[in-house]
Amino acid sequence: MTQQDWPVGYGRRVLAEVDSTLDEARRIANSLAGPEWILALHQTAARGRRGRAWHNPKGNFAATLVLRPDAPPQQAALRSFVAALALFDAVVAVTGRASGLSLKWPNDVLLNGGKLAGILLESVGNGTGVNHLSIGIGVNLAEAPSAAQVEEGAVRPVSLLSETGIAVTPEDFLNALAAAYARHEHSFATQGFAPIRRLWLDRAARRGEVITARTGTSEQQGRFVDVDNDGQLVLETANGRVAIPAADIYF
Ligand SMILES: O=C(O)CCCC[C@@H]1SC[C@@H]2NC(=O)N[C@@H]21
Repeated sequence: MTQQDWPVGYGRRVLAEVDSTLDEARRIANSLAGPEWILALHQTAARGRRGRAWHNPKGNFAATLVLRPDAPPQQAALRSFVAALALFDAVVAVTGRASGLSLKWPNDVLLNGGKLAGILLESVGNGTGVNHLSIGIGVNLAEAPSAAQVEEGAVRPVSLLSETGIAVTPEDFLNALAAAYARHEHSFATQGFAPIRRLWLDRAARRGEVITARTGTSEQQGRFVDVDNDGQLVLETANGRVAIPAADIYF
């Protein structure tokens, strides 16, 4: 395993237990002088995307990065791609291999086709801007939920330990992730979304294949051809190209 230096300018706090690191982020955001990682060894009320519960057994990684981006909400939200790339690199750093890893739009990390990690972005606004942005990240380092604990049709959950035999502590994973995040954040801040988008697309799962995008009310099927400059999923459908801002993807 590579030893990573903690990135300059980023704070860190480690909590033995909390309701959710996203809730803790909301509580402390206004008191922070700079970006801060909050790592919890146990969460009692972890949440996932679309209001789902997030399975969070001991030994898995659960953290939130709190930022104060000086940007409109749409621009700030592109950091979900920054975080997904950082997660990808952190897994490579702790395992020494990239084989079997891919990214699923909008921001899941897959290992051998199963869901290894998820990201949930929450922001608190101040009119037209973002007061703070919280990037909540969960990684099944030690244990994946059973198929019965996730919704029907969802990608099967996997853990790093079960897929690779490699045991990584949440603290070691945070070191790798924080270093990787800082690198990609620097690129995003200085060069914008274009390089992030290119790297993300190079790692995308099922590009060129027909996939299904479901929102609460509708479903679209089409060939996954691109992610556009706003981070939207672009599908080639029977009715032409459509750009989808938010959905759940089914393979
Ligand atoms: O549904 C998903 O894929 C996103 C899961 C995000 C889980 C993480 S764990 C740390 C942070 N705290 C939470 O309550 N949720 C996120």
